[in-house]
Amino acid sequence: MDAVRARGITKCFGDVVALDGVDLDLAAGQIHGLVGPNGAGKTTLLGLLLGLAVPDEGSLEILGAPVGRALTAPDGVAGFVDGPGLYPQLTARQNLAALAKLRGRSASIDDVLADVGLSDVADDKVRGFSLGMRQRLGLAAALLTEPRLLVLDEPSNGLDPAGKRHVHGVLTRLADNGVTVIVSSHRMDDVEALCTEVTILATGRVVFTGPLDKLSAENRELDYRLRTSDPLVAAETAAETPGITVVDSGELLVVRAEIPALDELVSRLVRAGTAVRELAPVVSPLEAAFLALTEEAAR
Ligand SMILES: Nc1ncnc2c1ncn2[C@@H]1O[C@H](COP(=O)(O)OP(=O)(O)OP(=O)(O)O)[C@@H](O)[C@H]1O
Repeated sequence: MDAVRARGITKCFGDVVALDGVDLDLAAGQIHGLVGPNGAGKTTLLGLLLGLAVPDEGSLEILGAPVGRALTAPDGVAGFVDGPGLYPQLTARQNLAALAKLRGRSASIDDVLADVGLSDVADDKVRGFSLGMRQRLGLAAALLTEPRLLVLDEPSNGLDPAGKRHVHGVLTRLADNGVTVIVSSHRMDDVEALCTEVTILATGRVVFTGPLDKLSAENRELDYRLRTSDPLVAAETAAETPGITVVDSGELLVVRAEIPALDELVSRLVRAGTAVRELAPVVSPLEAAFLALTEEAAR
């Protein structure tokens, strides 16, 4: 059973079409990234999954149950959009205790605080928490209900690199135990590190949905940065290699190519006795695909 099955979802706010015929399938135990430019409809879509709003058109099934017209959180779903809702005057532990009382069913408060790395500040008031600590507490609040679908709007916001790694570890463990996770993010490197599948939204429409490696395969020509022992020879060799376009021939050579042409260029450089000291995509495959697809949609 899919955790989410959405077909033809449309949601308008007055004249603004926030979602326009969106289809989405989330398999159980998957960590799915939701990306798109500002205003693409990510928060609106996540809000529908959390039961904060209902679609104007289309059908939505969550954890096997059709979503009706009532504004209620579907059973088994937890998370947040636009930052977690917390009581600043209460401590982290008191916030979670208040939520547990409201919701009835609950995991251990100490366990979820430990999961997100907040045990040491459990009895501190949330008023004094940094953005990253609030995000972690928001995740703890979601974990309290032991959800089968976790919906998180930019959960890495404000997290330092260690915090991000910690949260990624928590989400990966949940997914390994069959929990489905959907996260929105503006950070392509986070999505690449965490997710196996991604949906790209642009102006309310899905412009790509599927595995990350399929996305890279569909957008094969990328810009690569090449640092060598001899920039002049490198630029000349690149210009002579079939399938290579020289984008910039300064100290650092930038070429546009698919992988086979790039391999040929590296072999030719080695044969010419030129050492390759650095070779890397200028932007990641996901970021390149994101830019290409969203620019196309905007046009
Ligand atoms: N409550 C609302 N009232 C009116 N318009 C809204 C409302 N919520 C969203 N919109 C509009 O719907 C569109 C999609 O907004 P949404 O917040 O879902 O985008 P987003 O992809 O999450 O953007 P961001 O990356 O900036 O957070 C935007 O044009 C936004 O202005």
